[in-house]
Amino acid sequence: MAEKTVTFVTGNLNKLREAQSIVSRFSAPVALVHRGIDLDEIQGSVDEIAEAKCRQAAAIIGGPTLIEDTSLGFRAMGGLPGPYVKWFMKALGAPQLPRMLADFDDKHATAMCVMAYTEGPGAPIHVFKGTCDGRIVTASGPTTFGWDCVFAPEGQDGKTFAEMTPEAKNQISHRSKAFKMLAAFFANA
Ligand SMILES: O=c1[nH]c(=O)c2ncn([C@@H]3O[C@H](COP(=O)(O)OP(=O)(O)OP(=O)(O)O)[C@@H](O)[C@H]3O)c2[nH]1
Ligand SMILES: [Mg+2]
Repeated sequence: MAEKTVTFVTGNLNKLREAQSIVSRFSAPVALVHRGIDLDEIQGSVDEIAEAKCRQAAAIIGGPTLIEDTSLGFRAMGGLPGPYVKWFMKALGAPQLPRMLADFDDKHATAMCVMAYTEGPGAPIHVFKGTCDGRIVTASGPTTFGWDCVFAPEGQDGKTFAEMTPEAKNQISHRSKAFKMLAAFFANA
């Protein structure tokens, strides 16, 4: 199978690092090229947000284009902040996020990676969603990447993503699940 070159458009170098590590273990030969472009993030459903980012990115790239939008939804808050978590992070900082749930017993949260891929401008946009369930906990571990220090995925003895090795996070993460769907799509194309 010929190697496929896909441009991954993201302004987030932590996402890029994880994506490159996940893709390097793909059986389908895919090469990721990075472009750091600040894409518009509209207000809408997670699908609408990802599709709009992909459309805008593909118009600039002019070939196979991949983007992703990551959300973190709190069950006690009906799924909010969801795709808008970035703005809460900017305003509060990750270690303060647990205070949003201080009055709720339910600390359940779902991390979701919504990936959108197109062969180019005007071509169909394919959306793949990977989720990981967990709990919002007091910050623990490095604060290098987003809300990793306050998200403890299920089945990891209460460890936060930030306390896990990159390999262990990639085994179970929302991002790796979305990439697995993308790999299956390429394998069947
Ligand atoms: O702890 C984390 N573990 C993750 O696995 C993860 N993935 C994303 N994020 C953060 O959640 C917001 C998503 O917003 P987002 O999808 O719009 O990303 P972004 O604006 O940083 O980049 P991009 O839109 O250029 O790709 C941003 O604050 C990201 O830092 C994560 N935090
Ligand atoms: Mg963004």
